[in-house]
Amino acid sequence: MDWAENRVRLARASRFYLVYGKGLSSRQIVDAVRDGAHDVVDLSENRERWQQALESAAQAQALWWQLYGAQGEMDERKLVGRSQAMQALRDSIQRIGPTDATVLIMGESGTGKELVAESIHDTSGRAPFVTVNCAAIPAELMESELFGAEKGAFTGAVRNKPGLVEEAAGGTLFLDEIGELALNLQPKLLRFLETRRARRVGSTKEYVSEVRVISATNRDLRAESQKGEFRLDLFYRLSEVIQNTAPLRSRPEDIPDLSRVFLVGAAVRLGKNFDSMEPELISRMQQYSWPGNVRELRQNIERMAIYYDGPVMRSTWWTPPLPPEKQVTKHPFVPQHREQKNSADPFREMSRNPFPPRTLNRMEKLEYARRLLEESGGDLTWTASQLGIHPTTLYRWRKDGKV
Ligand SMILES: Nc1ncnc2c1ncn2[C@@H]1O[C@H](COP(=O)(O)OP(=O)(O)OP(=O)(O)O)[C@@H](O)[C@H]1O
Repeated sequence: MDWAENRVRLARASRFYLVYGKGLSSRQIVDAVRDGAHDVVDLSENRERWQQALESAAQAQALWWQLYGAQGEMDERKLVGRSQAMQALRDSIQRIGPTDATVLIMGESGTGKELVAESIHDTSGRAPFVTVNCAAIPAELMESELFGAEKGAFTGAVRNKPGLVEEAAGGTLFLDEIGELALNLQPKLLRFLETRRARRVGSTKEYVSEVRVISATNRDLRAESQKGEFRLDLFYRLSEVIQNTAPLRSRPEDIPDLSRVFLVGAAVRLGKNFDSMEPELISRMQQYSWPGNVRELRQNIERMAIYYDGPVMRSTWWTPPLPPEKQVTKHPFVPQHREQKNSADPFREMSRNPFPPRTLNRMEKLEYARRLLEESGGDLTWTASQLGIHPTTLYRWRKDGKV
């Protein structure tokens, strides 16, 4: 392999290393950094380090190619999935991307709404892409964040501050969780959408900003608008095109591709050698309902990759959480889950015993603790008693993010 030629590709594939030497333009470096590379190695300075970086990047690339072919089509930040719903979604993105239509993306949490917004933007030829999370910005600051503020407009406005709609000029403004936008701000956003004009807080001068607006919600905004909980006229303005994202349970055929991408991503990030999953694991995952959708799938795979070692991800490492109605929240000394017979699931088997077998290694113990915590609705005392450890140990594990 000609390393010099493959440098940028390797760097991008690994997302870990940006390796550069002679012949790489600063533009390529900037692009690779933007794509996620976060270690810069200079060939001229340290040969050994350079070799190490190349080896890690090459391993990652080899793994990627082995699984997905040389095109590198599968990317954690691209929409993955071959179900009909995903194909229709991609087709729709290609159609609506290049138009100026406002798009409202509706779907359950974790179904990929933000990814869809980015894909629409990517096909639009616009720049930049500016995201505003309406749930994350306090209501009293939202107007100045969105539309800007003049110096002295309120305590704390110590200088003129452009609004996010100004920063997004020429590009796309993505309003995530739009259902959380305060009612008193809704007429202002509506006016902006109708005229593309706005005014900074504390200013009398209007400015114009040509932005394309995409928004997303996991609430039923149509129903809420009809009940007067969200302005109906704003709903119509935001939704020239409505794009729905399908829940994962309705497209289990996407699970193999999605899990492979997440597995490889996790392996590369953690520096582990995972390269496949037991077919039994995939088919069990396809039977689970995934209330947290693709995000939940990703988190489950990443968690297994953290706790266990490869190269094969095993079916026995994974137990779907019990549905909420079966979870025990109060004094769960005889929890329902112990009554269930499911011998395929070692953790459930174990949870019939008052204490887990001594043979559990540390990793398994942490996984077991996590599972018991889930099933008991977070009851630290009971879970600790099941594990035979002191509750403060469990509390510490939890604080350290181990369970
Ligand atoms: N089709 C997909 N292909 C690859 N990754 C996906 C896909 N759908 C979702 N994801 C991943 O799942 C996670 C959740 O996706 P995203 O944040 O876009 O969901 P969302 O619908 O916007 O969720 P929320 O409503 O909670 O904000 C992200 O890590 C995203 O990369």
